[in-house]
Amino acid sequence: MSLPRCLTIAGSDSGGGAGIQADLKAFAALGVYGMSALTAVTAQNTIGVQAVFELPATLVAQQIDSVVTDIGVDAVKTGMLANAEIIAVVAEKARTYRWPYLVVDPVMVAKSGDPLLRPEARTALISLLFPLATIVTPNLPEAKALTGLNISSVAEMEQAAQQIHALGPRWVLVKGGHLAGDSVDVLYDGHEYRYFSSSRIETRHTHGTGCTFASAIAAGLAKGLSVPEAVQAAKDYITLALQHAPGLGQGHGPVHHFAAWYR
Ligand SMILES: Nc1ncnc2c1ncn2[C@@H]1O[C@H](COP(=O)(O)OP(=O)(O)O)[C@@H](O)[C@H]1O
Ligand SMILES: Cc1ncc(COP(=O)(O)O)c(N)n1
Repeated sequence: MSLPRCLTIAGSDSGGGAGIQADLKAFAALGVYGMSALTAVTAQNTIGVQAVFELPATLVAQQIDSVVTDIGVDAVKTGMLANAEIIAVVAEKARTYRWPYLVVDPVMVAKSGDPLLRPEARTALISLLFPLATIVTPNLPEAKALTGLNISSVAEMEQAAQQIHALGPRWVLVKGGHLAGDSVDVLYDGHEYRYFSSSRIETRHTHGTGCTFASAIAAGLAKGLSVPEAVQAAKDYITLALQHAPGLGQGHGPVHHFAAWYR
């Protein structure tokens, strides 16, 4: 059997819990071959982001070309894209190469509150990348930024999912990690809502949950799962990873990407 291939286009987190590092760990844990195109280097830990250096958009394009033309990809996941120029490059490559699956995690602000996308780049994300996406995975603050809605209930998550779906992606998953009570994620395809629920895990170690979750969805799609099946498999994976968070660092620590093996 050939090994499914996944590419992440995202920023580096020196702390190893989010960004490219989380994505590659999730890919490895879920049995797919991981590749990366870096958009930015952050000096970051569990407390916050101390520095950001954005890479030239031409270098992002070259990294994508290098891996796609040689190794090939079955699914692509995007995370921190930093600015509008990089978003334009990623959209152009998505159109050129016609990837089977494109998972867009619309990363805007880190858990620590530090910005990861220039505010003026939001319109580029929506207009250039959303229409090409298989699935877009906003958390509640991102869903609020995209729709202007205040979201604190599942009914409001449904409303946000509908509005974001109208921006062009085939599927929308509004994530409920920031909800009070159970952690419910709402998936919408323009016709039907599906719900993915888990009990809330009482932990402050949630650094990189969104990156890890979106990468797990891409891994499932690369393996041939349907979108709802890939979301359920990713939900099971992130729940176990959160339950076994190693408690590293003084702030929001990482999850345990390999909890199924070592805990
Ligand atoms: N404390 C928690 N308990 C259970 N599940 C959680 C918790 N925090 C996040 N999740 C789950 O982790 C995934 C990522 O969600 P979220 O934390 O909202 O993303 P982000 O990292 O982008 O803010 C979702 O499936 C969400 O439901
Ligand atoms: C390079 C990079 N990419 C993404 C995130 C978002 O992760 P989180 O929302 O858990 O801070 C991050 N902190 N750093």
